[in-house]
Amino acid sequence: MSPEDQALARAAVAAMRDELQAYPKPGLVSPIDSGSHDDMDFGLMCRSADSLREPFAALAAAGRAARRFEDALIPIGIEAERGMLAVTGGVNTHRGAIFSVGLMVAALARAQALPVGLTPTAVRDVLKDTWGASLEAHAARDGATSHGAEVRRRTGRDGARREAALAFPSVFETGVPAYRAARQAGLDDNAASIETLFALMAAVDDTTVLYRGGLEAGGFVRRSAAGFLADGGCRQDGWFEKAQRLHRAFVERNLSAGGCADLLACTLLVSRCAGEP
Ligand SMILES: CC(C)(COP(=O)(O)OP(=O)(O)OC[C@H]1O[C@@H](n2cnc3c(N)ncnc32)[C@H](O[C@H]2O[C@H](COP(=O)(O)OP(=O)(O)OP(=O)(O)O)[C@@H](O)[C@H]2O)[C@@H]1O)[C@@H](O)C(=O)NCCC(=O)NCCS
Ligand SMILES: Nc1ncnc2[nH]cnc12
Repeated sequence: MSPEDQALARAAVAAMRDELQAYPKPGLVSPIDSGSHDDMDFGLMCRSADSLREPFAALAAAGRAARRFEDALIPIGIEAERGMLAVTGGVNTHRGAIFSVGLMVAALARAQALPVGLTPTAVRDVLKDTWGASLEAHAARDGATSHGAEVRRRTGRDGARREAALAFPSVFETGVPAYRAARQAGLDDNAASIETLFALMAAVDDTTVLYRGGLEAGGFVRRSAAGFLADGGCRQDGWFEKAQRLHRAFVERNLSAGGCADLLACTLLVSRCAGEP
């Protein structure tokens, strides 16, 4: 694995750690508390993120060489899941992130290897051109026993696999523009990350929410996030206390948008490694 692969892996873990550090995130784990999660805390999630450095470097190397999703990327992802579960004692801290952030690392590496400027659009084009057909087949595959597959059967809503097959509209059409606008408006990194998380929560069908609370919970999450943004997001007076109140409301309902947290990490990674001037 090249120094460039190692650097991308470090950037990916740093983005995941920055997502973890951000506060207040409704229902999610942070250094302050474990939100709606009684089986994980901040320390466990940091160890889980750190365990992904090697697999992410391997995904960068495979991506740089445009290796196939089925033969190369999936086996590295499955091995990464195994490593994560060993570190967490069987708790699913980052299954979604291994998939979403992992694909983003592979695409960033491939884009670095091409004679095009490294922009979010170039990274998205790599996802479509190099692995689009395989990701579509992965999304269409039935019979999985995952929570996401069960949500799809129960509600008809798609999750991580469809998001990837569409080359991550949430990251490229919602997250990256929201983060850029928040930074340009002068928000610091924490506030910009929280505002971006709310933008993702307002836009995404998160199967972790739908699994725990069904469509009613999904509607609650999207409405809460859209309302926060309509009131001015993290640019309104008292935004921090307002976000803390939402955090408590999510904990009361045992809700947490883990998929959106992963997509925030993807957004931070792409914005930092392929940010447009
Ligand atoms: C493609 C796979 C990720 C499988 O996907 P599928 O949807 O079939 O399976 P799930 O096991 O349900 O995992 C999906 C995880 O993706 C995150 N997510 C949810 N919605 C979306 C969305 N709309 N877009 C993107 N990502 C989304 C989410 O992950 C996060 O939440 C998890 C923690 O939630 P929590 O509620 O605590 O935990 P649970 O255990 O689910 O339930 P409880 O019992 O506690 O209530 C955590 O994983 C976060 O990261 C979903 O969980 C994939 O596994 C796959 O194909 N893998 C192959 C290997 C691989 O990765 N290959 C490619 C390498 S590039
Ligand atoms: N901060 C967080 N809390 C809970 N689940 C997550 N999955 C990814 N990041 C998370």
